[in-house]
Amino acid sequence: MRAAHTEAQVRAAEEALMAGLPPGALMQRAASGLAHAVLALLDGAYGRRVTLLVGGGDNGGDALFAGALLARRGAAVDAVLLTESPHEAGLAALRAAGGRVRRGTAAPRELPDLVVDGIVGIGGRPGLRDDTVAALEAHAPAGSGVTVVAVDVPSGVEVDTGRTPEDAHVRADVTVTFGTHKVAHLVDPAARACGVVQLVDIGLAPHLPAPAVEALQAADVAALLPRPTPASHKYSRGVVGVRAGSGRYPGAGLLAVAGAASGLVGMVRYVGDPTVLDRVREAHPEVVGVGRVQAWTVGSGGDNRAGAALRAALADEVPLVVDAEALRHLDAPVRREGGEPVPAVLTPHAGELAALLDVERAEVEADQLASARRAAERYDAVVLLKGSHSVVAHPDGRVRVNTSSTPWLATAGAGDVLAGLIGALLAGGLAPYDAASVGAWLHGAAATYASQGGPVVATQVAAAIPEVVRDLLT
Ligand SMILES: NC(=O)C1=CN([C@@H]2O[C@H](COP(=O)(O)OP(=O)(O)OC[C@H]3O[C@@H](n4cnc5c(N)ncnc54)[C@H](OP(=O)(O)O)[C@@H]3O)[C@@H](O)[C@H]2O)[C@@H](O)CC1
Ligand SMILES: [K+]
Repeated sequence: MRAAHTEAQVRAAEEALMAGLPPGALMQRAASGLAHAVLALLDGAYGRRVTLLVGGGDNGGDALFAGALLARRGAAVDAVLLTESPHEAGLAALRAAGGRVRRGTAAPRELPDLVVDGIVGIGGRPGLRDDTVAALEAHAPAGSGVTVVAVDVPSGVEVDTGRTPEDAHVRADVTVTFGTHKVAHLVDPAARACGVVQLVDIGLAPHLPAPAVEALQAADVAALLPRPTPASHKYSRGVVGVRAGSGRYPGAGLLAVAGAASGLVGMVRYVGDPTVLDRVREAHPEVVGVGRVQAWTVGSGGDNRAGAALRAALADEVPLVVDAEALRHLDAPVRREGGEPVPAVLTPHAGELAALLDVERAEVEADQLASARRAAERYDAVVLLKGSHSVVAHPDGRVRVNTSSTPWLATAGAGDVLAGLIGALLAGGLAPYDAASVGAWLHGAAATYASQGGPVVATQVAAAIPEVVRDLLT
């Protein structure tokens, strides 16, 4: 499991760890990890040019000590001070190692190979001052190809929320972080500014509490996956029902079935428009009609029948996935007739979540973590906000973020496949929170597998799911 913590959690753990260490030891660990990451990126130090952008806190200290190490290895290191009070010991170390120090935002005669963003870390306020923006633009102009390495977090992003409320922030190629991931490394839009995130172990783990946000890794997904035993039969493995698609959107029904019929449960039933049923049977001869199910997927491409489909699924005493048009017919909290709670997964994209919360889409996109959490609480259901890093929020406040995806997955019908897949995982016995996060992981991994770095369509994503599951289990 990849764990991400808040600033306060990191500071408390750091204090506990520091109590048994000499002063400055943690910064040395951080700086050494940072310097080695830079060495790997530059494939050595000798003759390479590195510029440090240095703010007034310990983030700048990390950059200065790493710069000293790089200078001792033969790199030409320049520190640009963006503060009146830089980390003194770090500055002395850099100077002693032969690094140069200057102030101001003037452009250098020659661009460096790599810029280290040591402007602010977890102690930073969102946004960047104008002089800082000017210094960034002078040393790593957009499109220049200068590699930008952020120390701990890209300066200017909001560390605990993943928001980027002020547009001014660093856009890094690589972020080197310490002790644990921070929320901003997982949650968009900040996560998009991090580039590749590398974690340096500084010994913090024993002191960290339960994470604020986590991300399943392949081993976690493999451990959670429902799998048959020699005693299994098709009914004991679970039966998922799909009420999706319509005369207007038959493809959505087919794709939801394709996601459900990826072999993770014993049987798939389709209930809906007779013309869609014919096409479902042609494409998936193993799919059957009306009968008992252990979970429903409802709504994808459901058009004006989605409300009726949702009511029918809610009347059955099984968990359900509510997707697309069916989301419009939900009341908060999600309940059966008679007021009984229902285990449910809602799978909105940003626009649909905005409608569920009665806010603007832009507000959801800017604050994905809080929006998903708010909806999960209000609807008393697991909410999966679809995006490049989908957010899965539990009504009790827990959050998982999915990191297995590829940008190529932003394609028509992919959401229908996901809804069917999560329904299958619910029918296979997973709790809604696990079904949603395992489903998102498999879906992203299947897209990545099918894409191989190129275009992919939703049918290929569904077709790749068994292959991804096989890889996980063998
Ligand atoms: N905790 C750990 O386990 C470890 C922590 N370590 C490292 O310490 C970092 C945290 O250091 P930190 O606490 O000194 O805060 P930091 O992020 O440098 O920022 C504060 C400074 O920035 C300034 N400032 C604020 N906002 C600003 C803005 N928008 N634009 C410009 N300036 C702004 C603010 O000054 P102010 O403006 O408030 O006067 C103050 O000077 C952490 O991220 C990691 O890198 C590792 O060494 C070892 C393990
Ligand atoms: K930084």
